[in-house]
Amino acid sequence: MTLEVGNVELYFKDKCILNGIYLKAETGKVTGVLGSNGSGKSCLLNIIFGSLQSKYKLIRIDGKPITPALYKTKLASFLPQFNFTPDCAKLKTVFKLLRIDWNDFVAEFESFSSYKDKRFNKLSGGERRVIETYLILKGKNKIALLDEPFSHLSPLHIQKIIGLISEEKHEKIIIITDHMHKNVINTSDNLYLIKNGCSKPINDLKELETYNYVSTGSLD
Ligand SMILES: Nc1ncnc2c1ncn2[C@@H]1O[C@H](COP(=O)(O)OP(=O)(O)OP(=O)(O)O)[C@@H](O)[C@H]1O
Repeated sequence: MTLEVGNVELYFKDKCILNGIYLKAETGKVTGVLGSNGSGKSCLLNIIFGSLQSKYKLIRIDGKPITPALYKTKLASFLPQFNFTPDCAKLKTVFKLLRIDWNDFVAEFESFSSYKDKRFNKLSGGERRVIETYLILKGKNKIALLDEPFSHLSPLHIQKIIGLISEEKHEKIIIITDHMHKNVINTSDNLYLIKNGCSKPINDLKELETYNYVSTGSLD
Protein backbone atom coordinates (compact mmCIF):
# COMPACT_ATOMS: atom_id res chain seq x y z
CA MET A 1 0.00 0.00 0.00
CA THR A 2 1.22 3.53 -0.72
CA LEU A 3 0.17 6.79 0.86
CA GLU A 4 0.94 10.06 -0.87
CA VAL A 5 0.38 13.45 0.66
CA GLY A 6 0.70 16.58 -1.43
CA ASN A 7 -0.56 20.09 -2.14
CA VAL A 8 -0.81 20.80 1.58
CA GLU A 9 -1.40 24.43 2.42
CA LEU A 10 -1.87 25.31 6.06
CA TYR A 11 -2.30 28.78 7.48
CA PHE A 12 -3.03 29.99 10.99
CA LYS A 13 -4.54 33.43 10.42
CA ASP A 14 -2.08 34.99 7.93
CA LYS A 15 0.85 32.84 8.97
CA CYS A 16 1.76 30.19 6.42
CA ILE A 17 2.89 26.99 8.16
CA LEU A 18 2.96 24.46 5.29
CA ASN A 19 2.88 25.18 1.58
CA GLY A 20 5.05 22.78 -0.37
CA ILE A 21 4.55 19.28 0.93
CA TYR A 22 4.95 16.06 -0.98
CA LEU A 23 5.52 12.87 0.93
CA LYS A 24 5.23 9.27 -0.15
CA ALA A 25 5.09 6.44 2.37
CA GLU A 26 4.65 2.75 1.76
CA THR A 27 4.16 -0.55 3.52
CA GLY A 28 7.47 -2.21 4.25
CA LYS A 29 9.32 1.08 4.66
CA VAL A 30 9.36 3.48 7.59
CA THR A 31 9.05 7.11 6.58
CA GLY A 32 10.77 9.57 8.91
CA VAL A 33 9.84 13.24 9.09
CA LEU A 34 12.38 15.59 10.66
CA GLY A 35 12.19 19.31 11.28
CA SER A 36 13.03 22.00 13.81
CA ASN A 37 10.63 23.07 16.54
CA GLY A 38 7.56 24.68 15.04
CA SER A 39 8.32 23.54 11.48
CA GLY A 40 4.92 21.86 11.16
CA LYS A 41 5.53 18.14 11.74
CA SER A 42 2.65 17.63 14.17
CA CYS A 43 0.35 19.71 12.00
CA LEU A 44 1.26 17.57 9.00
CA LEU A 45 0.49 14.31 10.82
CA ASN A 46 -2.81 15.77 12.03
CA ILE A 47 -3.66 16.86 8.49
CA ILE A 48 -2.92 13.36 7.18
CA PHE A 49 -5.08 11.83 9.93
CA GLY A 50 -7.85 14.35 9.28
CA SER A 51 -7.89 15.87 12.77
CA LEU A 52 -6.65 19.23 11.43
CA GLN A 53 -8.20 21.01 8.46
CA SER A 54 -5.88 22.67 5.97
CA LYS A 55 -6.74 25.02 3.13
CA TYR A 56 -5.67 22.37 0.61
CA LYS A 57 -4.42 18.83 0.73
CA LEU A 58 -4.39 15.83 -1.55
CA ILE A 59 -4.14 12.37 -0.07
CA ARG A 60 -3.82 9.35 -2.32
CA ILE A 61 -3.84 5.73 -1.34
CA ASP A 62 -2.47 3.37 -3.96
CA GLY A 63 -2.69 6.27 -6.39
CA LYS A 64 -6.38 7.02 -5.78
CA PRO A 65 -7.45 10.29 -4.12
CA ILE A 66 -9.22 9.75 -0.84
CA THR A 67 -11.52 12.49 0.45
CA PRO A 68 -12.95 11.36 3.81
CA ALA A 69 -10.73 12.02 6.81
CA LEU A 70 -8.47 9.00 7.28
CA TYR A 71 -9.60 8.47 10.87
CA LYS A 72 -13.14 7.98 9.58
CA THR A 73 -12.00 5.25 7.21
CA LYS A 74 -10.38 3.34 10.11
CA LEU A 75 -7.35 2.91 7.86
CA ALA A 76 -5.12 4.99 10.08
CA SER A 77 -4.22 5.29 13.73
CA PHE A 78 -2.40 8.21 15.28
CA LEU A 79 -0.10 8.53 18.26
CA PRO A 80 -0.47 12.21 19.15
CA GLN A 81 1.86 14.11 21.47
CA PHE A 82 -0.76 14.00 24.23
CA ASN A 83 -2.19 10.89 25.90
CA PHE A 84 -5.35 9.49 24.33
CA THR A 85 -6.11 6.78 26.88
CA PRO A 86 -8.73 7.63 29.53
CA ASP A 87 -6.96 8.32 32.85
CA CYS A 88 -9.03 5.92 34.94
CA ALA A 89 -9.01 3.00 32.51
CA LYS A 90 -7.28 -0.14 33.73
CA LEU A 91 -4.63 -1.44 31.37
CA LYS A 92 -6.31 -4.83 31.06
CA THR A 93 -9.51 -3.08 29.94
CA VAL A 94 -7.71 -0.97 27.35
CA PHE A 95 -5.92 -4.00 25.89
CA LYS A 96 -9.13 -6.00 25.85
CA LEU A 97 -11.13 -3.24 24.15
CA LEU A 98 -8.47 -2.84 21.46
CA ARG A 99 -8.05 -6.62 21.17
CA ILE A 100 -4.33 -6.49 21.85
CA ASP A 101 -2.82 -9.41 23.70
CA TRP A 102 -1.58 -8.45 27.18
CA ASN A 103 0.65 -11.52 27.49
CA ASP A 104 2.44 -10.72 24.24
CA PHE A 105 3.02 -7.21 25.55
CA VAL A 106 4.54 -8.24 28.88
CA ALA A 107 6.64 -10.89 27.18
CA GLU A 108 8.35 -7.96 25.43
CA PHE A 109 8.05 -5.35 28.20
CA GLU A 110 8.64 -7.43 31.34
CA SER A 111 8.68 -4.44 33.69
CA PHE A 112 4.93 -4.00 33.08
CA SER A 113 4.05 -7.54 34.14
CA SER A 114 2.44 -6.49 37.45
CA TYR A 115 0.52 -3.57 35.86
CA LYS A 116 -2.48 -5.41 34.43
CA ASP A 117 -4.89 -3.95 37.02
CA LYS A 118 -3.24 -0.54 37.16
CA ARG A 119 -5.07 2.53 35.96
CA PHE A 120 -3.47 4.51 33.14
CA ASN A 121 -3.02 7.66 35.27
CA LYS A 122 -0.94 5.71 37.79
CA LEU A 123 1.83 5.13 35.25
CA SER A 124 4.84 7.37 34.69
CA GLY A 125 5.00 9.59 31.60
CA GLY A 126 7.41 7.20 29.87
CA GLU A 127 5.34 4.14 30.78
CA ARG A 128 2.25 5.80 29.30
CA ARG A 129 4.19 6.49 26.12
CA VAL A 130 5.30 2.85 25.87
CA ILE A 131 1.71 1.62 26.30
CA GLU A 132 0.19 3.99 23.75
CA THR A 133 2.94 3.49 21.17
CA TYR A 134 2.58 -0.28 21.54
CA LEU A 135 -1.20 -0.05 21.13
CA ILE A 136 -0.87 1.99 17.94
CA LEU A 137 1.81 -0.27 16.48
CA LYS A 138 -0.05 -3.48 17.30
CA GLY A 139 -3.46 -2.20 16.18
CA LYS A 140 -5.23 -3.47 13.08
CA ASN A 141 -4.96 -0.19 11.13
CA LYS A 142 -2.85 -0.25 8.00
CA ILE A 143 -1.35 3.20 8.56
CA ALA A 144 0.36 4.28 11.81
CA LEU A 145 1.28 7.92 12.36
CA LEU A 146 3.69 8.34 15.28
CA ASP A 147 4.30 11.81 16.72
CA GLU A 148 7.30 11.65 19.06
CA PRO A 149 7.07 8.00 20.14
CA PHE A 150 10.49 8.19 21.83
CA SER A 151 9.80 11.15 24.09
CA HIS A 152 10.16 10.24 27.80
CA LEU A 153 11.43 6.74 26.95
CA SER A 154 14.52 5.21 28.53
CA PRO A 155 17.16 3.72 26.19
CA LEU A 156 16.04 0.08 26.55
CA HIS A 157 12.44 0.95 25.82
CA ILE A 158 13.52 3.00 22.83
CA GLN A 159 15.36 -0.04 21.46
CA LYS A 160 12.29 -2.22 21.97
CA ILE A 161 10.01 0.27 20.25
CA ILE A 162 12.48 0.52 17.35
CA GLY A 163 12.41 -3.29 17.12
CA LEU A 164 8.63 -3.26 17.09
CA ILE A 165 8.53 -0.61 14.36
CA SER A 166 10.90 -2.71 12.25
CA GLU A 167 8.58 -5.72 12.63
CA GLU A 168 5.32 -3.85 12.10
CA LYS A 169 6.51 -1.98 9.02
CA HIS A 170 5.96 -5.17 7.02
CA GLU A 171 2.22 -4.90 7.81
CA LYS A 172 1.77 -1.14 7.95
CA ILE A 173 2.68 2.19 6.49
CA ILE A 174 4.55 3.90 9.32
CA ILE A 175 5.28 7.62 9.43
CA ILE A 176 7.36 8.77 12.36
CA THR A 177 8.57 12.09 13.68
CA ASP A 178 10.71 12.74 16.75
CA HIS A 179 13.44 15.06 17.96
CA MET A 180 15.62 12.05 18.72
CA HIS A 181 16.77 12.42 15.13
CA LYS A 182 19.39 9.67 15.28
CA ASN A 183 16.70 7.17 16.27
CA VAL A 184 14.45 8.44 13.47
CA ILE A 185 17.31 8.21 10.98
CA ASN A 186 18.24 4.68 12.07
CA THR A 187 14.63 3.50 12.01
CA SER A 188 13.59 5.09 8.72
CA ASP A 189 13.94 3.78 5.18
CA ASN A 190 12.90 7.14 3.69
CA LEU A 191 13.49 10.54 5.22
CA TYR A 192 11.98 13.97 4.71
CA LEU A 193 12.89 17.26 6.32
CA ILE A 194 10.32 20.00 6.76
CA LYS A 195 11.92 23.36 6.24
CA ASN A 196 10.22 26.70 5.54
CA GLY A 197 6.88 24.95 5.08
CA CYS A 198 8.21 22.56 2.42
CA SER A 199 9.18 18.90 2.55
CA LYS A 200 12.68 18.07 1.35
CA PRO A 201 13.43 14.43 0.55
CA ILE A 202 16.72 13.52 2.20
CA ASN A 203 18.87 11.18 0.13
CA ASP A 204 22.18 11.95 1.80
CA LEU A 205 22.43 12.73 5.51
CA LYS A 206 24.83 15.57 4.70
CA GLU A 207 21.75 17.44 3.42
CA LEU A 208 20.58 17.69 7.04
CA GLU A 209 23.64 19.85 7.64
CA THR A 210 23.17 21.84 4.46
CA TYR A 211 19.59 22.65 5.48
CA ASN A 212 20.92 23.64 8.91
CA TYR A 213 18.83 21.04 10.75
CA VAL A 214 21.92 19.66 12.53
CA SER A 215 25.31 21.23 13.06
CA THR A 216 28.18 20.31 10.76
CA GLY A 217 29.89 17.06 11.76
CA SER A 218 27.27 16.06 14.33
CA LEU A 219 26.19 13.00 12.32
CA ASP A 220 29.74 11.72 11.67
N1 LIG B 1 -3.89 25.83 16.81
C1 LIG B 1 -2.89 26.63 16.42
N2 LIG B 1 -3.08 27.96 16.27
C2 LIG B 1 -2.09 28.76 15.82
N3 LIG B 1 -0.86 28.33 15.51
C3 LIG B 1 -0.61 27.01 15.65
C4 LIG B 1 -1.60 26.09 16.10
N4 LIG B 1 -1.07 24.85 16.11
C5 LIG B 1 0.20 24.98 15.70
N5 LIG B 1 0.48 26.28 15.42
C6 LIG B 1 1.75 26.78 14.90
O1 LIG B 1 2.10 26.03 13.77
C7 LIG B 1 3.51 25.82 13.73
C8 LIG B 1 3.79 24.34 13.56
O2 LIG B 1 3.39 23.65 14.73
P1 LIG B 1 3.68 22.11 14.93
O3 LIG B 1 3.16 21.74 16.27
O4 LIG B 1 3.19 21.37 13.76
O5 LIG B 1 5.28 22.09 14.92
P2 LIG B 1 6.26 20.87 15.17
O6 LIG B 1 7.19 20.82 14.00
O7 LIG B 1 5.51 19.65 15.49
O8 LIG B 1 7.03 21.42 16.44
P3 LIG B 1 7.68 20.66 17.71
O9 LIG B 1 8.78 19.84 17.15
O10 LIG B 1 8.20 21.79 18.52
O11 LIG B 1 6.62 19.85 18.38
C9 LIG B 1 4.07 26.45 15.00
O12 LIG B 1 4.60 27.71 14.67
C10 LIG B 1 2.88 26.60 15.90
O13 LIG B 1 3.01 27.73 16.72
